[in-house]
Amino acid sequence: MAHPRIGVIGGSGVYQIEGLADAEWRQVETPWGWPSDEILTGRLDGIAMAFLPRHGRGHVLAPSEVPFRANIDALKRLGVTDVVAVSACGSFREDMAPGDFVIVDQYIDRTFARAKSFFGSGCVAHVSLAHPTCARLSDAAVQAAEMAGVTVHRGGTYLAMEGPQFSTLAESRMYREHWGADIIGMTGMPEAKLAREAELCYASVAMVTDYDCWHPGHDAVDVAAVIRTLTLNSANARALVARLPALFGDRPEVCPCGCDRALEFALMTAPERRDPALVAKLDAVAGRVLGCR
Ligand SMILES: CSC[C@H]1O[C@H](OP(=O)(O)O)[C@H](O)[C@@H]1O
Ligand SMILES: Nc1ncnc2[nH]cnc12
Repeated sequence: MAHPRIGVIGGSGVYQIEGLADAEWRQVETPWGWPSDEILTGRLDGIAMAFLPRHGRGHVLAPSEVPFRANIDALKRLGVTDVVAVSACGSFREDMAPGDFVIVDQYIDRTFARAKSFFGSGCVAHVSLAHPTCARLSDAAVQAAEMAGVTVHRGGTYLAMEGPQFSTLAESRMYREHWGADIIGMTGMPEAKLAREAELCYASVAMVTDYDCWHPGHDAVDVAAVIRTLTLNSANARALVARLPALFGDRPEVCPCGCDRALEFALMTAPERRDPALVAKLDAVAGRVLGCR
């Protein structure tokens, strides 16, 4: 089968995609361990795609347990260049209502118990995260959402919290009133950071399920409320994904945003001081600049 170019990461409520021709669940081992689950590959409208459920089928992994590095490495290893990540989220804005989709363009990272980089001792690198998502891919996601008949907001700041508990009222108010966050979830980081390090184009489709706990007219979020909205949202998410292949027919050779060259000037460690073991682990993620592929 052709290498899948489009990779979809499914979040809460999105554990598979439908209508794939030649669908096959494949085990992909990586130097960073196993991904969250097997990866579903197949063709949608003739375009090769890969799908990975972030929490595993049946939602077995908590946000802090998601093997983010293995997930990104595995998608890259399969040949994916464009990652569309789907997530449930709470909203800090009246006008970003449950059922709406937000195409994220900024993050505030409050996570603290996760591996956040492929690089480190023996191979240090610093990529830019000024614009953490791919504008080209995000435009396509907006278009796909509009075609699917979903109310979609282009741009939004996603606060990534560690979880698994939801926020306190004081936190929710602080994020909303003082930090300028628009939405909140538990998985957007370090996923977006790692996609950038792996030179993947990354777009985040956040599906609003609740108003967290700040809204005087709504009950504080609980899983029952999230699931109620997700039941509707996940059908919309699948409708959005179904539109992606048609929009991706003509991916330019080079990403105009530069996502596919993020490591060009990022490596700091002198070639003779690099740790061969780490360099070997980076074969899929950074082989282009490390000369191991
Ligand atoms: C089920 S509510 C909390 C849970 O849902 C979101 O998951 P994902 O981002 O993978 O869709 C949120 O981040 C939490 O992990
Ligand atoms: N309010 C919320 N906080 C964190 N993660 C969420 N996922 C869905 N709703 C959420």
